[in-house]
Amino acid sequence: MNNIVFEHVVKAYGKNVIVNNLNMEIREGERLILLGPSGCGKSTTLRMIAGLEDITSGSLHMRGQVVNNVACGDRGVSMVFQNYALFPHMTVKNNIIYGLKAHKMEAAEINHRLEEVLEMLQLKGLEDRKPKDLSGGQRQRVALARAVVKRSDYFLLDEPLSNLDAQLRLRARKELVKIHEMYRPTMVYVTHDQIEAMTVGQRVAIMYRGNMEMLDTPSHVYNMPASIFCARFIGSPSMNIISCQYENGNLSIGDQMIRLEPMWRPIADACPSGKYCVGIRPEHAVLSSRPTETSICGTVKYVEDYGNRYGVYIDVKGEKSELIAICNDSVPRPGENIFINIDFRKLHLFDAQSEKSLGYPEEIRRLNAALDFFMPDAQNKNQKTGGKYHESFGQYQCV
Ligand SMILES: Nc1ncnc2c1ncn2[C@@H]1O[C@H](COP(=O)(O)OP(=O)(O)OP(=O)(O)O)[C@@H](O)[C@H]1O
Repeated sequence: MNNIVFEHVVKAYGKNVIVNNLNMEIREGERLILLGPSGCGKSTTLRMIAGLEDITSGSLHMRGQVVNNVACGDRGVSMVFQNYALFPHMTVKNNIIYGLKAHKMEAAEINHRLEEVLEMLQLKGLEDRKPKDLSGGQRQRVALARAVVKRSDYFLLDEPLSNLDAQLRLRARKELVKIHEMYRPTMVYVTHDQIEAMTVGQRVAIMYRGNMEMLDTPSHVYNMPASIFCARFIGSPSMNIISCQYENGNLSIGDQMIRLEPMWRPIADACPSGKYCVGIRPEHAVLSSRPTETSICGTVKYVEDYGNRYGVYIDVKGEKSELIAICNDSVPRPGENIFINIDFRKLHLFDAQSEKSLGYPEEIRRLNAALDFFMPDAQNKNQKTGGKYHESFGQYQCV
């Protein structure tokens, strides 16, 4: 089974701990994304899988075997680097088949695979060029071709699209998904770009300061973030986090009080009364000129025009931090008093100290499980999309 299991894996340089007690399983044939801010330890984690970094403690398993001391060349991995790492003196063709020749593969098989990959990645006609005579997008495709042609069990990619412009990135991520669907290697992909993570990944592992914060599907990461860090890292503009007080079914925000909906009571009542944080995504903060039983009021500070929608910044009454709401029409004016209606199906509650989620009501979990059925996964090949390209942006699905 071509899975990867991290068991209490630590990576440190001297006293500097880069990856801290990592435990996770990457399933056979899935596309798993390592996502997180710069310096959080993503590349180090990928390089440990590739065998390019020693493991300080813990064990790494591949195909059910501990591979801590197995050399890179014996792990059956192909890797694509951010800078492509092509041999500058070799032609495109020789760059691609270099690894196959090194493994003394028969010439007929080499040619067959070369033709297939040139066709697949639209590199026909460029075989005899050197890397310096290629565009950035073409170089990136050669780097992919060189990895794909090996048909390894494991396909590791470290920010492979970061040198491409926005248009090329969009095309390239579709190509990547198609390539993966063809051979179904176990794919681990490092990026700090949340859109790339959500659209390419079947599951996303969010890392922060060497720790694994969350590992789940894009829709779960977006709809049920495990911590304030995950909540704010995914989504743009970032989720509003407002401090609140909880007692006896009542949530106080600033000097306003709302009644927590019954579905949330088992979650909130399991925690002691006291300080918590409420999370509301800007796109879920519905503005109205009339109050409801579950709205809080504030004053519009200023409005940002995004072209297709507006960001409305609001001072919440009695609360220091401001809140941002997304509006498509009926944009309020600065100075206007406004009500923010809280939709309890879109609410998030976090512990103020640990900043971890308090969890989600059963009803919300069920709603999100239904979304997951829509997602293709390693076991359930594109079942709802008939094999056509399918992207998840976390909050919505694009087919
Ligand atoms: N050889 C090394 N010696 C000491 N520290 C290192 C070494 N290699 C990496 N680090 C440190 O480990 C931390 C994690 O690096 P890593 O490359 O894994 O981060 P990353 O999440 O991939 O970031 P980025 O997105 O910027 O590439 C960084 O603080 C980096 O400076």
